[in-house]
Formats: sequence, structure tokens, C-alpha cells
Amino acid sequence: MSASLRSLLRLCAFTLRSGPFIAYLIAFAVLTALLGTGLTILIGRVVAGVADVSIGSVPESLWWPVGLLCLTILFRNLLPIALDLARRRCIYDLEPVVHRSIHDALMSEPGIGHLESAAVQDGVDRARGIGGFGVRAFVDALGSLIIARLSAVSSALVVGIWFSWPVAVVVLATTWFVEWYSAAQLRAESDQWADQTEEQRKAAYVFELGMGRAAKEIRIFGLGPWFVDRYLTSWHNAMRPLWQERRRAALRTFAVYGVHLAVLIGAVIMVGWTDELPVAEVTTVVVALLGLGAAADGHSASRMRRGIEAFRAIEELPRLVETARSTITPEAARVEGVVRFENVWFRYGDESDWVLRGVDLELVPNGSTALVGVNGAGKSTIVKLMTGVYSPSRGRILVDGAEATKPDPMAWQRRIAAVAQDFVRLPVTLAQNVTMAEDAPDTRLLTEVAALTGLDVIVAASPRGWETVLDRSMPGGMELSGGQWQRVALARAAYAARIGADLLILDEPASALDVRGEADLIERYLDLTAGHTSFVISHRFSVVRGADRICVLDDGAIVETGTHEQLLDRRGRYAAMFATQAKRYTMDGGSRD
Ligand SMILES: Nc1ncnc2c1ncn2[C@@H]1O[C@H](COP(=O)(O)OP(=O)(O)OP(=O)(O)O)[C@@H](O)[C@H]1O
Repeated sequence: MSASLRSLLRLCAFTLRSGPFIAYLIAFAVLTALLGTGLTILIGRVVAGVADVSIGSVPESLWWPVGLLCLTILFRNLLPIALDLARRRCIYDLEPVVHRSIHDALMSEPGIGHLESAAVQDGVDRARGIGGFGVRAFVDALGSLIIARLSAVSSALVVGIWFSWPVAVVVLATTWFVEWYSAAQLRAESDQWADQTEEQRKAAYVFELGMGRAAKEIRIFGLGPWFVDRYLTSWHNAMRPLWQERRRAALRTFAVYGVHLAVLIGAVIMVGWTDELPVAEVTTVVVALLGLGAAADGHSASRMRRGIEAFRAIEELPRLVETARSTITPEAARVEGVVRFENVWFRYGDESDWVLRGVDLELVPNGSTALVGVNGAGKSTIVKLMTGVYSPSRGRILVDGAEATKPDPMAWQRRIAAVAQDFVRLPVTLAQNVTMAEDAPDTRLLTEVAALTGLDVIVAASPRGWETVLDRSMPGGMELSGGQWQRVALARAAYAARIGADLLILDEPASALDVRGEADLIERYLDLTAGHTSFVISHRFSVVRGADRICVLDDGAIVETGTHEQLLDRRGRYAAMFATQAKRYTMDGGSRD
């Protein structure tokens, strides 16, 4: 069995698992094709009967072919409706299964390094469908292709039986050649299109930025023309090879279709010139020839193949994710439990510079540890390693003194409540933003964390309280400021901590808060982190100075560790950074970090 056929069968089974409608679709398509052949034969019968009709009398022999013809026409007109419904329902059932498969493959890896792999990104593009032809293209094309193929074969049989086998074979062969040619042509085009995924991605990205994400900056900096220019350049770069290919193929395409037409006309003329055939057979054969000529469906054939390829890409995705993981994390050591970094080295890719060069770091169990360092020192990178979304390139991350060599990273991630610097802002309700889309939140807990993080004031001022959607484009929705969003993120971490997470990570929790908000946070920090091991990163010394242990990251390594007072006494990096900030506070009246 060929690989394509095996894929086709696996795809049919995959589609069938999502619902029974693929079976109905196939049945309706086969029936449609059979009725088409019946129609061809009946038209001949009726024409033959009509030739015998004398004015004023309709012979009884004509009644059944006319009756059957009417019924066949009726069903031939009704079947496409049923076929289309089955097709739509099949796609409706299939799409979530496809998305789920892609999602599961990507989520099978707890880290995020693989999402940056070009091979994985292209794999996802292919799985979603090259040139827009995903697995649904298979379902879209299946009915038409079954009808086209069966109609071609049955029409060829009619021509062969009633007229001539060589003519039937030649017309069938040219029809299928035309189908093969147009499918190959469409395929070449969509390959050209797929080769441009990088350019398309650029065009789509610039378009998306221009359409809203960067609307503010575009206006303020007058970047409109620059964006349009970048978009058009990427779009034309993506489309140019496609049109070059179309131009190259135009003459060839005319020639192929011309030959097909000539063969068809020749066959019809041969039928007309034959003296031996009665009028009924002539009609049947001519109708069959015309049907055969029209049975080339290159469009469906290529869509079907694209659908199969998208399915193969879905099947291949887990392997790509696995490969990406093994190249990104060559010496992966996963974490579990409370954390210690031991000589951890890390870089984002084999060609990149080292970000961490032998970090030794231990969190205070059930206490607070803070990390400080200049911009780009690698603080957020430590958080990414700590949360298991990346793995160390070298070194180990230990749990309760034992190396987690056979880890369950996802179980570990469930034990962490984190506020990342670029935390996610979901266009859902306030409550769902805090509980991360939990359907039935614990309202007592919500109230508690809102009071702890200062979110209670925002909830009270929101038009629908906890049910207010945080998206201005939604009815009754509203937009929060950066500082208000930060409180939502804090509340989210506090909520997660209260429902089970035991390590609380806060990466720049006060960066968008005003002076009062910052003071509030410091005051409530102990309550917020009570009973948890916490790890906080901040450029604001007011936030870190109360930590049980402060670590200073410099040049990829921890260079100082101690309490605020100990570090000041040491008069090293920490003391220097603190002095600089304290001086600025004194000069600015304490309004900035
Ligand atoms: N996804 C990434 N791919 C490649 N390099 C990255 C990535 N993320 C961060 N880096 C690089 O790693 C280095 C450390 O970045 P990181 O964000 O960890 O610093 P940071 O100390 O948190 O900085 P800041 O104080 O500005 O938030 C930087 O040089 C940055 O360019």
C-alpha cells in the first residue's frame, strides 16, 4: 500500500473519530455520481422514445423513462444540499479535533523554547495548512472528488459499452491528465506560497501591528507610511515568485486544455459520423462524453492532497517538538520542589552568548529571596529556568537537595504562582483574569486576594464588578491602566498561591505601580507571601530590602548574597547600586526607581 493511501486511510479514520458525518458525505457523493450516470442513460432512453412519438399520443413505453428521469433529476438536485450539510457538519466536528491535536503537541513540552524553533513554527504552519489548505480542505474536496472520479469512470464505461473502448480510454486518459496537470499546477503554486512563510509571517506581523497593537506608537512617531511600506514589501516579496510561476506556466496550460478540448470534439464528431448507432445511443454517448470531459477536478485533487499533507504535518508535530527540545536543552535538568541552582549555565541558542555563567542560588525555604542586577543581567532568564519553561544548558537545578533528573515539569509548574514581567492580559472578565478562566471561582478567596493586592478598589469601580470584561471593545468592557493590570497580575499569583501553589515568583511586581501602590505592596508583601517560598525581582530597592536573602546578579553569576544590612556593610555592588538609587530618590523626591 502506498504511503499516500495509508495517510488517506489514517486521515479518514481520524475524521471518523470526530463524528460519523464523513461516512454520510461519502455515501451522498457516491449516490450523486451514480445518479449522474443514471441520468445519462435515461436521457438517451427518453430521446429514443420521443423520436417514436406521434402527435397526440404518448406511448406507454415512454412513461417509465420519463418518470425515472424526473425522479433522478429531483434527487440529483436534492443530494447536493444533503452533501453540503454533511460536509459542513464534518468540518464543524473536525476543526476542534485538529486544533486540539496541534495544541496538545505544542503543550506536550512544558517549556517554551520549542515555540521559538523555526522547524516547529513551520511545522505548525504546515499543520494548519499550506496556503490556507488545512485538514478541512480534505473534507471540502472529498465529495467533489468522489463524484468527479466515479462520474469519469462510469461515463467512460458508457462510452466503451455503447460506442468504442479506445475512444473511452483516450478521453478518460486526457481527462485525468488535465486533472493531474491542473492539480500539479495548483500544487506548485501553493508550494511557492509555502516557501514564503517567512515573508508571509513578516507581512502578517507588520499588518497586525499596524492594525492595532502598535496604533499608539505609529501615530506618535509618525510611523504609518513606514509600516505600510514594510507590509507592501513583504507582501510583494511573498507573491512575486507565485506570479512568476503563473506567467511561466500560462502557455503550457493553454496547450494542455486545448489538446483536451480537441480530443473531446474529435470523439463527439466520431459519434456523429457513425451510421450504426441509433439515436438513443448517440444521445447517451454524447452526454457521457461531455460528462467525462467535465470530470477533471484538479482543484479538488490538489485540495485533497493538501489536506492529507496538513494531516501528516499534524502527525509529525510531536516529533518536531521533541527534536526542538533536545536541541534547545542539551543537558536538560528539570526542577521539582523547592529550588537550588547549582553552577547553572544558560544561553538561548547554540550560537548565542552565555547569559548565565555558573549561577549558584538557593531560595530561603518559606522565606523571601530577592534578586537584583542591572538591565539584561539575566534576572528574568533565571525566572524562566526556575519555572521550567527553559532548562539549563549546563548545571543543575535541585529540589530539596536532590537533583530532579526524572522530573514531571508540569507538576512542578502547577506548584508555582508567578507574575512575569510581560504577564498575560486576557480579554475576559476580571474574575477570570485572576482565576485564569476558572468557571466557578472561590468568591471568598477572590475578595481576600483583592484586598491584599489593592484590586478591591478597581473591582468596586468597575461597571460590572468581577464580571467586567477587561477589553474595551466588548459590550460593558473596560480598559485598565498598566498599574491596574499589575494589580490584577499580583492578585492572579496570590490566588494561585492560595489554591495550592507553594513557590511565589514576582518579576518586577511594582514596575508600573505609583509610589503609594509600591508602598502598599511592600506593606502587604509579607501577607501576600505568607506560608510560601517567594522569589522577587525588582529594580526598586524599597521592594527587595525586606527580603530574607538578597542576591546580586552580575556578569552571569551571583556575586553577592546577604541581607540588606549585610550587603550595605560589605560596600560592594549592592551598596553601590543602592547608593545611586537612594541619591536619585533624594533628588527626585522619591517618585521614581
Ligand atoms: N528569548 C530570548 N532569546 C534570546 N535572547 C534573550 C531572550 N530573552 C532574553 N534574552 C537575552 O538574555 C539576556 C538577559 O535577559 P533577561 O531578560 O533575563 O535580563 P533581565 O536581567 O531580566 O533584564 P531587565 O532588568 O531589563 O528585565 C539579555 O541579553 C537578553 O537580550
